[in-house]
Amino acid sequence: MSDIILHTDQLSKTFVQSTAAAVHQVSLQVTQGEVLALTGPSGAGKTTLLRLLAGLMLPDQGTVYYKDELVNEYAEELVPGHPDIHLVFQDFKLFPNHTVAENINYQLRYYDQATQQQRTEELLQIFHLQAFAKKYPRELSGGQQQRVALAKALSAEPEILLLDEPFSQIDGILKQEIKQALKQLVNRYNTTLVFVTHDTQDALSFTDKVALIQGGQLIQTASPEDMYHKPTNQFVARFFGLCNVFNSQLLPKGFIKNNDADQTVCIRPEQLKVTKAKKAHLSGQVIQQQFMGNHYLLQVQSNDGLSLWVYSLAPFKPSTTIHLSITDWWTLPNEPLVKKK
Ligand SMILES: Nc1ncnc2c1ncn2[C@@H]1O[C@H](COP(=O)(O)OP(=O)(O)OP(=O)(O)O)[C@@H](O)[C@H]1O
Repeated sequence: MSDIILHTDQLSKTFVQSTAAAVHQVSLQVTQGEVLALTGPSGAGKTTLLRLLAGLMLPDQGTVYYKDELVNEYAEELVPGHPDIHLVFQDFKLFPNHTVAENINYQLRYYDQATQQQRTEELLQIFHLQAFAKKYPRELSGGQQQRVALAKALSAEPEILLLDEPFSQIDGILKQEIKQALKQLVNRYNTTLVFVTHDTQDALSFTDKVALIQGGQLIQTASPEDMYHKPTNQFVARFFGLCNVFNSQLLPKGFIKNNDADQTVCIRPEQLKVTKAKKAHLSGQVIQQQFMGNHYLLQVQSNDGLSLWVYSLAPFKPSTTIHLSITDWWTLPNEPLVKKK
């Protein structure tokens, strides 16, 4: 039996006031227990797609299925949305007149007292909320409210959970902990999680699959590793990190097979290593450097006229000549070279 829990076929939605589709012919499959990130630039259609997945909005064309059930129909209910698909909005929708503990406890109200208490306390602890248990949402910061919304959403061990920008107000070390806790909880409950994020690190760091949307269209769906290392085009390559993109004919002669053929080559900054002159494939001058904490980001102008991003553990002053070896690279479909981000 197929373990696909949620799938869309040729899903499209154009808002009345617009000419362009917010979501255009999106066909997507999500398997049971999977963690999927929907990512893309601002206005790409991520939130609209999430709302269509939850049955909160009627598509113009196409279908959404939850198991064997057509979700589209739920958009026309008095209270729209499929009852088993839980969506946490960007504005959290907490109960303002109930405490943090009561908000988390709400979905557990049909369980026995001991289970309610045990699960609420566990979630308060996991999401670092013990100190706020008796406070009201208005007394909390945005990040604290966001953690309450996550705890509340997970309290009922949902089969499927949709989150819109769940980490947007949580930062630093706490964000890493929250992401880890969320991953552990969804694994424990076998919850299928689909979340929207514009943050590429969040999209790559704890997901099984990433879907990149641009202009309402699904550009690529892949594992985080493949998304980063095997992008289908320059837009995808650049969306997930800095990338040196140029024509293969500009690379040192004989460096790649068929050097003379017209190929678009992508080299990530970490695929260029600062080395000794005799081992180098390229040499050039440092134009500028930025301190990034655990490394420096260098901008280098190669002697062959290439402008390159390079990571280095050591700082280099502007105008210093450095030598670089290429440790890896890949080719992209031939398309006009687009500008760096
Ligand atoms: N209710 C609406 N009425 C009209 N147009 C809308 C509506 N909601 C969204 N849009 C438009 O649809 C497109 C997709 O919007 P959507 O909010 O889905 O994008 P997004 O990728 O979630 O963006 P962001 O990351 O900025 O939140 C945008 O052009 C937006 O202006």
